[in-house]
Amino acid sequence: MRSAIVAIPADTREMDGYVWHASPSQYASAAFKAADVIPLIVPALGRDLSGYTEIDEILDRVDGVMISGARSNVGPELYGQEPTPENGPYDADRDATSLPLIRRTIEKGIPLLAICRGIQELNVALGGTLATEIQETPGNLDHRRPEHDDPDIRFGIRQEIAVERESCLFDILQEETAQVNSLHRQAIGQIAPGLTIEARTEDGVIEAVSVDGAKAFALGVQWHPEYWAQSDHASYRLLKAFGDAAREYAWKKRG
Ligand SMILES: N[C@@H](CCC(=O)NCCCC(=O)O)C(=O)O
Repeated sequence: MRSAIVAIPADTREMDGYVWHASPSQYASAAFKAADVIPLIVPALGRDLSGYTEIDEILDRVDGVMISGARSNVGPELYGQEPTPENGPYDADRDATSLPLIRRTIEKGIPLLAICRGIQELNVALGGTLATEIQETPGNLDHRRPEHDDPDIRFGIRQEIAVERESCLFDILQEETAQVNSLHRQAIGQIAPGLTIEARTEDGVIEAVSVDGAKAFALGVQWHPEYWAQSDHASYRLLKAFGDAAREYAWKKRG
């Protein structure tokens, strides 16, 4: 029996004339099959929730939080910049849910794994900024997703990251380099106070961060370990470490 429950905040999507609270299956699937926890999708009702009261009621029922990737960008007004049509699409309902949820998850010492848009949300939630269209910066790699119908190609592993020797990520992977996938056009710009850089690609783009002094597992990664969690060793180790932290939290919570 799986002993831990992990919250995954949903995106909002318009489909078939309805607004849906939805999350790509790969996150729930990796949580269930690799982290070995029960995933629970949290609707993006942030703008209707009454601040931390209802966020706490959600967090009291879970043992971990996984922040997923998404094609939408974090609203630039949340880090002091202007929204533009070129910078979108945005998902204000997801931002209004996931940013307070991230802050409260860290305060309460609940394990946190933030993936792709998730690491960007983590940085903005703690006061950092995002750089956009990073492929246009001279000398940068193209971090955007390969345009292909086959998701195995879009999520193909194609970049190397250098992992800091003294880091949570190194403790998990036991390697100074790892091969990862890449599907983003933004990245951490100014790093938030309270985050430490744990890995970068060769062009200097921040690929992993940890939360300083975190009471539990609290990592953000710019790539997608969930996609290959059942076949790629490094991806599996990361999901497994997150699952272990959620189980430990669950055991302590239940005494
Ligand atoms: N706004 C971010 C989004 C990064 C992210 O989460 N990408 C996953 C999307 C997967 C896909 O494209 O299918 C950015 O672009 O930097």
